[in-house]
Parts: sequence; C-alpha cells; structure tokens
Amino acid sequence: MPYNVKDISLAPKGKEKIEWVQRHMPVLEHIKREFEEKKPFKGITIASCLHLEPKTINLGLTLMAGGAEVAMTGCNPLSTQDDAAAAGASLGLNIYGWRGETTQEYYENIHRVLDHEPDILIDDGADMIFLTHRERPELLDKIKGACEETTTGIHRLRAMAEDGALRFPVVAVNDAYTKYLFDNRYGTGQSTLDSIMGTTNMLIAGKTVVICGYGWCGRGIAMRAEGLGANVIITEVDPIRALEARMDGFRVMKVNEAVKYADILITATGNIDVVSLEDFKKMKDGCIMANAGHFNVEINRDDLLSLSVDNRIIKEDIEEFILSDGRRLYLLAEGRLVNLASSRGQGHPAEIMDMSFSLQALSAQHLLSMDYEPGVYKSPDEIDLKVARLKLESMNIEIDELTPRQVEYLSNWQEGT
Ligand SMILES: NC(=O)c1ccc[n+]([C@@H]2O[C@H](COP(=O)([O-])OP(=O)(O)OC[C@H]3O[C@@H](n4cnc5c(N)ncnc54)[C@H](O)[C@@H]3O)[C@@H](O)[C@H]2O)c1
Ligand SMILES: N[C@@H](CCSC[C@H]1O[C@@H](n2cnc3c(=O)[nH]cnc32)[C@H](O)[C@@H]1O)C(=O)O
Repeated sequence: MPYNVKDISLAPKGKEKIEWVQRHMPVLEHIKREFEEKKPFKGITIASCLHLEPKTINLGLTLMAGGAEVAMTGCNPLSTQDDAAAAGASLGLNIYGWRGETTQEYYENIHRVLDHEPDILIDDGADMIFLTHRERPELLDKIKGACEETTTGIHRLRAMAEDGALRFPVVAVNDAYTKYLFDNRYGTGQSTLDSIMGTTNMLIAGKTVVICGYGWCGRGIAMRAEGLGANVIITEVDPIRALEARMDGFRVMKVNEAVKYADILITATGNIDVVSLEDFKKMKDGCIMANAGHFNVEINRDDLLSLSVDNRIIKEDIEEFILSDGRRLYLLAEGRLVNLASSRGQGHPAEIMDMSFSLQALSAQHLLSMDYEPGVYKSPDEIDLKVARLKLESMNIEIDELTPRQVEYLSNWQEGT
C-alpha cells in the first residue's frame, strides 16, 4: 500500500488508540459488519480529506471492510495524529499526511489521494472538492459524488452549485439531525473546552468567556463553559440567534464591547475577521483567544501582529503577543480549530463521531445507488433515522411507538375538542 506518514514505527501506539475508540463507536461497528457481509464498495475507490486521527481511521477501516480501496489525507495541516496515521497505513489504508504540514505539503497530499482516481470523495471543508474542480478536471467524469462533513463546506458548495460550477452531486452530511445536533453542539462543546483546558492548564470557573457565534457550535461551547462556572457573553450578527442567547441566560453584546471583559474568547462562526484590529485595541490584558469554527481566518492574526512589538511561542500551542502599551494577548493553536489543531486536542468524543461517521459511511453507499444531477442534497431521512435507532439501541434505550389510534388522530384535521 502506498503511504506517506511521519513515522510508520508509531503504528502500535496508533492501533491501541484505534481499538479504544472502536469500543465507543458501536453504530459504525454495526455498519462495518453489514459492509463486511454485503461488500457494497467492491471495485470502488474512496478518497477522504478528514482530520486524520483514530476515529477517522476507523471510518476508513469500515469503508475498506465494505470492499473499497481507501485513500486518506487530513483536512487541516495541524490536526493529524501521526501514530493513528501510521496505524492506518499498516492496516492497509493509503494514508498521506502528518502533523505540521506546510500549506504546500497539505495540498500535495490531497493530490496524492486524488492520484488514486476516486469514485467517491469524503471531504471536510470542501478543499478536496475545490482542488479537484480547479486542478484535476480529468477526474471529474469518473467521480460519482461526494459527502461533505461540515457547515462551512456546505455553504461553500451551495455557492458553487448556484454558480453552476459544481460538477457532481454532494450529500450534505452536516445537515442530518444526527450530525449537527450532536457533533456541532455536544462534540464541539466538550472538545473545545477540553482542549483549551489541556493546552493552558487554566481554570474556567469565574472567568468571563466570550463566544462569537451562537449557532450549533457556539451554543454547545456556551453550555459547557457555563457548566464549568464561566460567565458567558455571546456576540452574534443574527437577531434571532442573539435573542435566543439572551433568553438562554447569556449576556449579548457587540464583539468590540465584549473584548473588554473577555478572559477567554472563542470564535465559532465560520466567518472571516470576526475578531480584528479594533477589537485587539480594546482587548483585556491577558486574554486567551481560540478558534473552534473554520480554518484560521476567524481571528485575524496579521492584525494582531501589526499591533505587537514582540511575539513568541511561550508554551506548546500558545503564542504570546506583546502590544506596544504592554498588554499581552495569547492565541492558541495558530488560530486553527483548537479542539483538533492543538496537540492536546483530541477532537470530538468517539461516541459523537460514531454518529457523524456512520452517516458518512451510509451516505457514501447511498451515492452509489443514486443518479443525482450535480447539486447539494440532504442526507436521506432513512439514514438519519437508522443512525438514531442504532445509537439508542447501543445505549439500551427503548422508546414508544405510535398506536394506530394515535396515527389516525395525528393525521385527522376534523377531530376537535
Ligand atoms: N470545531 C469543530 O470541531 C467544528 C464542528 C462542527 C462545525 N465546525 C465549524 O464551526 C463553524 C460554525 O458551525 P455551526 O454549525 O455552529 O454554524 P451555524 O451556521 O449554526 O452558526 C454560525 C453562527 O455564527 C454567526 N456569525 C456569523 N458571522 C458572525 C460574526 N461576524 N460575529 C458573530 N457571529 C457571527 C451566525 O449568525 C450563526 O448564528 C463552521 O465553520 C463549521 O464548519 C467546527
Ligand atoms: N477542515 C476545516 C473545516 C472545519 S472541521 C469541522 C469538522 O470536524 C469534524 N470533527 C470534529 N472532531 C473530529 C474528530 O475527532 N475526528 C474527525 N473529525 C472531527 C466535525 O465533524 C466538524 O464538522 C478546518 O480544519 O478548519
């Protein structure tokens, strides 16, 4: 199997991590057994651009169990766990990626994965889909379709489809209920706080935590920060979400005001320049900033640099900026996704990625059976329900069923008081 990983001798340590997460991914393990029996991907090549870590390797093994040839790279230059990547390569996956890639190496590794001439792409953030359209158009005719993992990737792909530029169908995995309600909310909530605490070794209780964006990720982070005793302030641009944040009990204000109080500031918007020059000018001394949203554009590091007289890595994944007035500000993990890009970040818990990656596996299978026009499609409800049912089953939770009388009542508009 061709591969290019940091150090293949790390494989035994990576295998231990993979075996551990497998115990906590019962839905994906169930699907793996189904795939082993039916081999839905016989003769099919699947390329993925997802955070390369143990749960993702387990998705790769699941697709391989279904008969696929699998080629994988990372979707973020800092999020690869080298031991898991080595283990994946030793188990028969074609893996290209390591932690700390340069931008050039990041794109070269996507090219290596595309060299396998995939039938299906699984992407997170849509970099691989864009690169295929821009630089590998010879592959477009063979590609049956793609699955996209995250909110921002789907926004970008919808824009591409509206411009008539998208050449194959894409399943918006993020938009399934068993994805965003759990992964974006509980997953990001827990893993973001876990990584900030692990990276800084600081207390959350009593701190003022400003969260920019009250979408699914923002509300998960707010919920967990509040639970740890923080005083939470929300910034938003959407009046409905701002109102919701207020009625959930949080203070809401403009970012330029909120920065005056922030001990910790976390972005989760998917937008650019959410915190920039004028905000750094007013920011409280000692503020720790982290991004849990998209790429490294939410917190404008160039603006921060332009105000600084000095900057240095003061501790692993913590960059200190000393401003001309003596204030010190701190940026975690280069402003990239703190829950994955910081070396202390382990990503979402296995139980969460169990659902997200089961959706990916079933959506990839679904693409093979469909003849969609190019465009962005919701993951079918049957897949969402199957994942929810299997998850409940794995938790030994039984729920009620509608009786025939209840079905009739719910569909009858004539019954009154
Ligand atoms: N860290 C992770 O593991 C992880 C997990 C899932 C999603 N994501 C990413 O996190 C981002 C948010 O995802 P989501 O599902 O919560 O999206 P969402 O659309 O539900 O929420 C984003 C929110 O940000 C707000 N917003 C936009 N610009 C803003 C600005 N300048 N200031 C304040 N608020 C602003 C929007 O109004 C919206 O309410 C996306 O980029 C997504 O891809 C990260
Ligand atoms: N590739 C971009 C896009 C954001 S990644 C956000 C996605 O990461 C996914 N994610 C979160 N934790 C994990 C994990 O532990 N393993 C694999 N994917 C994860 C999650 O499903 C979410 O939709 C970037 O790196 O900035």
